[in-house]
Amino acid sequence: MTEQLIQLRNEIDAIDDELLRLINKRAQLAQQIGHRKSSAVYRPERESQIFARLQQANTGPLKNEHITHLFTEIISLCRALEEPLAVAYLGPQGTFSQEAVIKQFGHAVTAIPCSTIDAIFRKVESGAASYGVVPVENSTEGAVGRTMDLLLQTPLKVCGELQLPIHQCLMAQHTNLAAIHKIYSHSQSFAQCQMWLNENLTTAIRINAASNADAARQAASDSNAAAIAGRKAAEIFGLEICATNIEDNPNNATRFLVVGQQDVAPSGRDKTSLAMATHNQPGAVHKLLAPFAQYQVSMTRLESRPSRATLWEYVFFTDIEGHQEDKNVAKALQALRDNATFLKVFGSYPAA
Ligand SMILES: C=C(O[C@@H]1C=C(C(=O)O)C=C[C@H]1O)C(=O)O
Repeated sequence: MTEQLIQLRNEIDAIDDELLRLINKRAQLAQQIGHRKSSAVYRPERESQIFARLQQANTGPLKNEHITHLFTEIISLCRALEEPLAVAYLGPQGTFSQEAVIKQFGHAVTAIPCSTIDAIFRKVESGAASYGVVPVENSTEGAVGRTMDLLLQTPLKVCGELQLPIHQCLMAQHTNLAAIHKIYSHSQSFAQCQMWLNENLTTAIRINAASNADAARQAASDSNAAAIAGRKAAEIFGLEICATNIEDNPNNATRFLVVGQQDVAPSGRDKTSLAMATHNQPGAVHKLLAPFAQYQVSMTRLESRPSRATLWEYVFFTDIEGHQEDKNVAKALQALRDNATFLKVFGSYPAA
């Protein structure tokens, strides 16, 4: 080794010692904060402010996404010292939902796989999990209806959101596509990869699975089968990757919501999710939405779903910019309450 290399490595060792001391000092402070908290340990608004501040201060060479990654794990470990969190998600292990849990909470949580979206809500409602992570919309396939219907019924609040890029892979015991006669996947993933499948695997039959991970599990025991799933599922089930990024839209992404028991305080960059309904009359929807224009509240999403109570009546699911404690949002919501036949605010949370 050259003298220079030794010198540089010595400098890195000294920095690591310093980082170690500082990370433990940070963990001690988080523990002290934990002892002084009377309610929820997880504070999404504070975490969001920390990320925003660090990204602002970051001078590189590490990119902002790397800094966020690194600090997600540091915060995850600090939080776990205050109190270990259990987070329910749509399992089994190896699904995109599990990736969503790790992206939002880091690795230092107990992730609880559930077999349905209903089961996730139940786990959190009963207190068996502190939070749930549920898919709410996909950029190619649109809304996840079951999540929206359950939001109408649940006493839980929306505490956060995150977006996950969804890159689908074809995986099998081997990479010989000619030997693949069956493909297992979740219906959403089949829908996202139609063009690729029509060009590359025309004759293989497509079999619906309960989840992508379940598809990978089935492909792992059948040498004539492949699965469409995320890279993580191939790792878990020991499969070879035959093709990557086979989704029709390279910007394919899924948005997830975090649901829990708590009202989240304003972070300064928030969103609010709600559902509303009105009479089925000419101009009624226009009138319903008017308060948003009047109080300068931006809508980022508007989606209608059948009300399930009356035929051809609809509930409008809306995401708006701002926190329900912000003055303009509070005024718009009050005006809405006066007009709507139904209004439910699911929660305010830091914008992803
Ligand atoms: C330390 C706290 O508790 C948790 C851990 C945080 C951290 O490690 O920075 C931030 C917010 C909370 O989710 C806090 O509330 O400040």
